[in-house]
Amino acid sequence: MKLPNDFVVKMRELLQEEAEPFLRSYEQDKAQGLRINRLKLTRDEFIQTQPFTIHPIPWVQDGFYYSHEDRPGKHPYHDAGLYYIQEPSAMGVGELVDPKPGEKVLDLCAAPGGKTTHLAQKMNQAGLLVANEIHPARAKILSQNLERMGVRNAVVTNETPDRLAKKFPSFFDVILVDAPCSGEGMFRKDVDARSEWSLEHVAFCAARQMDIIEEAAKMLKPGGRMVYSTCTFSPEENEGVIDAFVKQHANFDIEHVAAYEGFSRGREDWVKDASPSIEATYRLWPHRLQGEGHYIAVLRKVDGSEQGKLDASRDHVDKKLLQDYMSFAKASLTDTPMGDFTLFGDQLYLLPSDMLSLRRLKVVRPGWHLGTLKKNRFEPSHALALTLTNDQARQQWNLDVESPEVLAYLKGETLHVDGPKGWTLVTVNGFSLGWGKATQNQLKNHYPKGLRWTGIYSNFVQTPIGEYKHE
Ligand SMILES: C[S@@+](CC[C@H](N)C(=O)[O-])C[C@H]1O[C@@H](n2cnc3c(N)ncnc32)[C@H](O)[C@@H]1O
Repeated sequence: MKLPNDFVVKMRELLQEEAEPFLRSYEQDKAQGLRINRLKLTRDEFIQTQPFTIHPIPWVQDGFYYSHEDRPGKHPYHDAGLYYIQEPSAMGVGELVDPKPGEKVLDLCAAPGGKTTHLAQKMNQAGLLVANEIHPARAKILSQNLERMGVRNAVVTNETPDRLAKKFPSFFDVILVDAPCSGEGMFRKDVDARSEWSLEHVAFCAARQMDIIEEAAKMLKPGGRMVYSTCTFSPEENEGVIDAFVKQHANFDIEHVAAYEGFSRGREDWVKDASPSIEATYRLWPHRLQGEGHYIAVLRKVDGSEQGKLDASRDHVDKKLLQDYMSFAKASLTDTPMGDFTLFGDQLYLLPSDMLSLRRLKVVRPGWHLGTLKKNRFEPSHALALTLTNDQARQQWNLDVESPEVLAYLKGETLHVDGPKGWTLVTVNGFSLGWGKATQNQLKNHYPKGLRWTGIYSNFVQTPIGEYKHE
């Protein structure tokens, strides 16, 4: 692999005799990982259900490597949100953030959502998860990924860190800053990261990271925890940022947290006059473990001002408007999701607990999307389907993962059914995939158009282990 020359020179200088094994790692295949979605199934259930060749990632309880022959992204269980495909080292971040159910959590640079979905499953639908992404198109993908994973308690915003900071002063218990970086740790995966790299770009990234972490800090409660991570090796973007930040903020400490023994320590000697506690941060090296490069620092705000007055006002949704939703829920669900409703146009959502007013924020998803209020009827959303277990829908149509009907459903085709009329949760081996609406032996397909499997998948056949392969 052709690496930028200045990068090689710099890494040789930093790593000295370790530079050769480090640089050789770029010639090896990248490790590929997936993380089980505990919101949908247990680890044991996953191991029994899944068709891939997997083995555990040592630093993540729910993480597995999969083989290069496997295509877990092109399997119906992926569409059912049973797992998230995520780079193995990146999973180390969620493990150290480790939010608890009930906490108020912010993921400030969140798209496409690898870490957000990891945090969500640790929170187990309880508490508030705000996932923010500055780029609109990426924020949409983040929202889709949260929906696929069946997350109910997340709000997705599309804001700059400084605008968010004005809205949420000293508000969050936990904040993740997975900062945009020069991506040196992703050179094996990402050709763009290699072509965009330069020493100037590293300096630009470091300055932007300082700005972002500065705004993030304003949103953390006294006593709260902030995790800073990158997927790059440059000391300027890692130890350099953290050292400068704690020197400027006496009310922040670097936390000593336990981690997997294969994680390496932050390098105090790579930053001029660095605080010795920099050694409590972590580096993940591709030549020392099976994963890409990462840096992770855990900080604690030991002191600071309590939050001022926050705007927690809610828009009231007229009960009359909810009638069609209530009728739908009574007819089609075993329990009616209730709570703080909010309407965005004709889209009905349930707000997570503790959420502040969303006024003047760019919001992609204000909470759990229930569906659309149409004229005299309610149409349930795909997001609702993916949060349901099969016993939460009154009517289900289960498809065997090895049956041709699964592919037909994912391609948007009408299915033949012999159940009663009405909204029907389509499941694959018991896991929800989406909605269909049954009328006279036909199930009208409500799998979202933008997610449908197209063209090339018609050439895919299933192997005996249930994986889809090209013919
Ligand atoms: C490393 S990626 C996040 C990856 C994500 N956390 C995950 O695990 O899937 C960094 C993100 O920061 C966003 N970003 C870029 N510039 C930003 C800025 N000035 N402030 C906040 N976020 C920014 C990028 O669009 C990108 O999505």
